[in-house]
Amino acid sequence: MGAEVVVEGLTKSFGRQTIWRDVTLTLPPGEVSVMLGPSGTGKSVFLKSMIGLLKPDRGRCVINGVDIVSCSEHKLYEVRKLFGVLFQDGALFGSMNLYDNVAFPLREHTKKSETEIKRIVLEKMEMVGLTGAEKKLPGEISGGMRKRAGLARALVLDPEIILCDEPDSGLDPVRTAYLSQLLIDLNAQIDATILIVTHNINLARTVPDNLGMLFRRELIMFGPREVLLTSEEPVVEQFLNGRRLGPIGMSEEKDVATMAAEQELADAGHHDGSTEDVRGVVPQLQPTPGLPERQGVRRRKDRVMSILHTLPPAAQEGIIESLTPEDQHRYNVRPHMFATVPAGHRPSPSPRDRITGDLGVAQVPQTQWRPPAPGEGGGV
Ligand SMILES: Nc1ncnc2c1ncn2[C@@H]1O[C@H](COP(=O)(O)OP(=O)(O)OP(=O)(O)O)[C@@H](O)[C@H]1O
Repeated sequence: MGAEVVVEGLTKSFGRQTIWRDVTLTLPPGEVSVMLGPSGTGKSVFLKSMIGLLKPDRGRCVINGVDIVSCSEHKLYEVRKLFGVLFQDGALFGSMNLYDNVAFPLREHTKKSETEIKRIVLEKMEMVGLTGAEKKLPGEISGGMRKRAGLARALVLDPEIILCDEPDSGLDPVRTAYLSQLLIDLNAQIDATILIVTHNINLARTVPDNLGMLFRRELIMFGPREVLLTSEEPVVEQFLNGRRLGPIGMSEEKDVATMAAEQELADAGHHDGSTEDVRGVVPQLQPTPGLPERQGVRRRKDRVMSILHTLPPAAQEGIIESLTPEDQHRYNVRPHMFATVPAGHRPSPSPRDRITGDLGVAQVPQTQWRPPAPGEGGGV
């Protein structure tokens, strides 16, 4: 099983420019998480901070009991071996063929024999669908193949945590769909904890178990996918639907006057540039038939059901509806069950839960939802 990553109060600045502050989240072991955010919000800086390539100013990032922010260089070196990283451009050596690129970490960090290295390299290349391309140079293959090669290289040291920096960048939608499937298939096969940073809406909707979003120097949400997919938070809705209308502007933030002017144009019938308006929880990608079941999904069910009562009503509904009838029976829940429970009898999270984020992995901002007023339906 992959390692858990616990991030607490992480803050990073470059000089006087704060990139993000007080980021707190947990990547549950063996689950797939996606971090969204407009360009320049510090998603790549976040990934680099997690492997100790950048040093945060404050906070903790704990992996297997080691805080990589404050640990010694030696410990950091050890912890880094748990990670496999897929960089944006694959970060392959242009002068080496794919075989040697994939073999590189094994030759560099282990004392394995060439026979053993060959076995591992061919196995990983097969996992990413690159069998037969061993002799190709990175310059001779497509962007999608380069990503796959980068992924194969990230896998050779059997990582417990895989970080993917915009795996879709430069890929067409079809290749992105294949890569999304590959990430889910890999997770099913090796049960690693995966964090993907991306702006790709389709990938964000269909791949992860957990979704988060960075905006305005903060982690505005992080939690089970159903929380963001059903969120009415304007910035989340705008991003997930690729709209111009909303708080995100050309240079990340918009002033009130610009927002009002755009709203006026939209009200007058001017199209705002979005081609889709998808709401709610779309089905999650499943491993290709024949591959093992994802262990992370099984564990997540128990985890999410244990924090269900702390989540916003629409997310609860989405989670319950995505369960099989057997699971609904097992957890003693059914769709729309809370709408019929009298308000006074519904368990509700304490205010402390919402303020301090004691929500397991969910970091739902205080403004995101409120306990329903007496007589109001739909809440817990
Ligand atoms: N080493 C560095 N020194 C100074 N500033 C940096 C450094 N690395 C990143 N930054 C700044 O941090 C900010 C966030 O950059 P980052 O690349 O993490 O954004 P991002 O969300 O990944 O963007 P994109 O989606 O466009 O890749 C940017 O303003 C960038 O200029």
